[in-house]
Parts: sequence; structure tokens; C-alpha cells
Amino acid sequence: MILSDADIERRLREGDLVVEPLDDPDIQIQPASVDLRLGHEFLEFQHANIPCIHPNSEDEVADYVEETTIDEDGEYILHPGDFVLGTTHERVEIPDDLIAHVEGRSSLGRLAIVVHATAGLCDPGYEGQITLELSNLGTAPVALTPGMRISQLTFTELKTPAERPYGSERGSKYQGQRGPQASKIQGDREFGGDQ
Ligand SMILES: Nc1ccn([C@H]2C[C@H](O)[C@@H](COP(=O)(O)OP(=O)(O)OP(=O)(O)O)O2)c(=O)n1
Repeated sequence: MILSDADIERRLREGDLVVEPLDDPDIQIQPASVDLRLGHEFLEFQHANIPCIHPNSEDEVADYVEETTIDEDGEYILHPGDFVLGTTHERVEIPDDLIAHVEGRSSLGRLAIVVHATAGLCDPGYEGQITLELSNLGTAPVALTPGMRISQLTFTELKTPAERPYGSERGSKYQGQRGPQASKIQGDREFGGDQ
């Protein structure tokens, strides 16, 4: 079951679902989703310094990215073909009986802005800000301003709460993340391994 605005408001009131700061619920809470705003920090890949990323190697992907912070009234220009990691302004706490999906907003989609390249799932138990995989599939540069409503979260109720929610086990690499975080794929647990 997907939560409606009334369900979302009830879960927020009960306090096990957290989206904060929710400065203007009347605007942010949509019929079946919550709009999230763009934060100030961005992680850009340093194309010139990357020969090739090998996800299975020991190389830290974080070594290949550089953080840029945009001022309060500044803007980040996303050029056609660019890919950058951004963050939601809000942090979320997802209870053990919900999953959340990060979705784009239609108004930005119509400008060819995509907010998640592939990964759009927030696990039951996840706590933190959400890293956005921003790209521009269009032909014109688009100015993104921190604070703008960039994405929306929908919530789906699980049949039974997760037995091993995110954060309860080793390998929950992004639990508690603040700001955009580069891939930590080197921290993947191997089958039969003890990482
Ligand atoms: N666009 C997204 C999607 C997810 N997440 C957060 C919430 C998720 O609960 C967490 C982990 O996401 P995945 O399970 O998709 O990622 P991995 O499988 O790579 O990580 P892990 O091995 O830690 O499960 O990352 C995020 O910040 N930004």
C-alpha cells in the first residue's frame, strides 16, 4: 500500500517517520508524496584525473570527486550530459515497515533533469540525507538553486516490518550520511566474506 497525504501526516505525527526540516508541509506534502529540497553541496567527478573506475578495486571513489558548495542565493548550472551528486536538504528516518522511493518531479523532468540515475530506494531503517544522482539529459544548461523542490519521496508499507532493517547490520554503508556521498562500493560485503 502506498501512503496517501493523510497516511504520511499521521506517520509524521506519530514520529516514527521523520522528514526534517519540513518547513512548509502545505507545500511539501503532496497527495501521495513529500517534496524534498535541494541542498547546497555537490560532488563532481574530476574527469581528467580518472583513468577508469574499477568498482571491485581498492581505489576509493571518494578520491575522484570534489565537493562544491553553493551560496544561499547561488545556483548550480547543470550542463547537458553532466552528472553530479547532490543532496536533499531534508534528512529522513524510514521506519522498519516502510520503504521510500526517490522520484523526480514532473516539472523538472520536462526540463530533462533526472534526479536518480538508477538507485531510488530508501530501505526500511535508513536514516540520513538522500544523495541525488543528478543529470541533464537535455540540450540546454539548467540552473539548479539550493532550496528548490527537486525530488519527491513516496512511501510503501511492507506486509511485515523488515527483520534486518538498514543500519542494523554491517554493510549499511550509507547509514547516517550527511551531504552527498560518493559510492562506497569497495565496502560491499563479499559472499562468504566478513566485510
Ligand atoms: N538515490 C539514493 C538512493 C538511496 N540512498 C540511501 C538510502 C538507502 O537505504 C541507502 C542504500 O541504498 P542501496 O541499498 O540502493 O545501496 P547499496 O546496495 O549500494 O548499499 P548497501 O550495500 O549499504 O545496501 O542509500 C541515497 O542516499 N540516495
